Amino acid sequence: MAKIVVEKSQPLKGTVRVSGAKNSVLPILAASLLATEKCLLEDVPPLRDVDVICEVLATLGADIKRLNREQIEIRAHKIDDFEAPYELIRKMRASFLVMGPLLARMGKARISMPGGCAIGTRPIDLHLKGFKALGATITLGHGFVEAKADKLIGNKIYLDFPSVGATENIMMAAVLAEGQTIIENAAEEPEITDLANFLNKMGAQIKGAGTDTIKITGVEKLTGTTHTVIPDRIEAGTYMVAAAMTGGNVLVDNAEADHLKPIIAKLRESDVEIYEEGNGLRVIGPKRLKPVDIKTLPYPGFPTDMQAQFMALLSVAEGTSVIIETVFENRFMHVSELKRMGADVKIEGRSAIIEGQKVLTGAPVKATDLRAGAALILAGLVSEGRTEITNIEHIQRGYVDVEKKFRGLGANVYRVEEETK
Ligand SMILES: CC(=O)N[C@H]1[C@@H](OP(=O)(O)OP(=O)(O)OC[C@H]2O[C@@H](n3ccc(=O)[nH]c3=O)[C@H](O)[C@@H]2O)O[C@H](CO)[C@@H](O)[C@@H]1O
Ligand SMILES: C=C(OP(=O)(O)O)C(=O)O
Repeated sequence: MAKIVVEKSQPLKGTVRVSGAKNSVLPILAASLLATEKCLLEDVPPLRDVDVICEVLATLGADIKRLNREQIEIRAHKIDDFEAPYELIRKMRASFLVMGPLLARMGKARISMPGGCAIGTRPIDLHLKGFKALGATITLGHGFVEAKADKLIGNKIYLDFPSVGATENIMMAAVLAEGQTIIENAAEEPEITDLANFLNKMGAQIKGAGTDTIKITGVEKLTGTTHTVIPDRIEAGTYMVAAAMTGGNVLVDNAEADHLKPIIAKLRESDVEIYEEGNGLRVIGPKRLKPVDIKTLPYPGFPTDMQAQFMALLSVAEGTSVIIETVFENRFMHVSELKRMGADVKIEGRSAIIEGQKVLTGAPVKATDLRAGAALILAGLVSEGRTEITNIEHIQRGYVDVEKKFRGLGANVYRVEEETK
């Protein structure tokens, strides 16, 4: 089992290039099932999650060709299956996003129910509510969700919560439905806009993506296209926090300032200097960070996917900060690991109270989920001694070449294979 070892690092310096967004490419790959012609995707992050969704597409009959490390060609002319098994869904929840496209293209889909995970139960009721509103019959049983519809018909769908996955899944089902679908209280994340842009290039008629009301006029069929995935705002945010925590001076290249507004605002409040430079952001950390209060919210609010990384940062700020997590009910798994490194964090319900420390100390710790793992690397950069992180498969789900990118900035971050006893 591999580990990531982090040693106290000098202030980070240099340039790091942000890869394509994991949370964009996954729905976009699912959407390529709707195309009757070849799709070419560029700036695809070479991540484990991408491999998993490609495996799902291949199981369904799509032909996947990797042209190089960051380009994938998908041919979904002939889809001959409509079932995604548990073995694949359990590897990655986002595989459930093939349900909308399958329902639209095949009139049926049978997908294993995604289970809960470390950050929460993560139900799929809003996805199913949307499919039902479009005329699908839903049956649950034996751990599977089955959806069937002779014909999908556009409808008005109000989401009780602006769920990212539900907005994407419903949008993908509605593009081939008869008539107009309106999604109200839709998620507004940049990844929704990226998916809508991809679908529109294929011939879909989607308006309003990026706002809380999305209007989709169904079309007969979608063709192929070429699309470049947007930069990963969470990967960008993670390196920005690393620069800030180490008092560094880093150019985070291929970062979209517009997508990073809440992160930029909170870093500036914490005394970090940030300037737009070329296609990226220059981040200059202060001698000591100021404490800030954070509440996670759907976009354009502060992203829950940056909560753990900011907790690492606030653990070394000068004073007391409060983080309120409103999106997931159980996303504080990193707290006990950060405490092992000397952080002072108290949890009260959905709030975490963080007393910033002058020094953290390296320790053996475990990545409980993707962003928790990133937070431990960040804490390790400013901790005395050595931090050894296990369960790094979580980190590899979402960060391309993480050790190499950190080392490129002068950080002491290594991947080591654990000796077998
Ligand atoms: C692959 C991907 O893009 N993952 C992102 C996506 O996950 P995902 O799409 O799963 O997140 P959602 O926006 O759907 O979930 C947000 C909240 O809504 C709840 N909910 C969701 C669906 C549903 O049918 N019923 C329901 O109650 C969830 O349990 C959660 O509490 O958005 C999250 C919120 O920004 C991010 O943390 C994830 O990184
Ligand atoms: C929670 C995340 O991803 P997923 O929805 O794929 O679990 C994440 O990217 O932080």
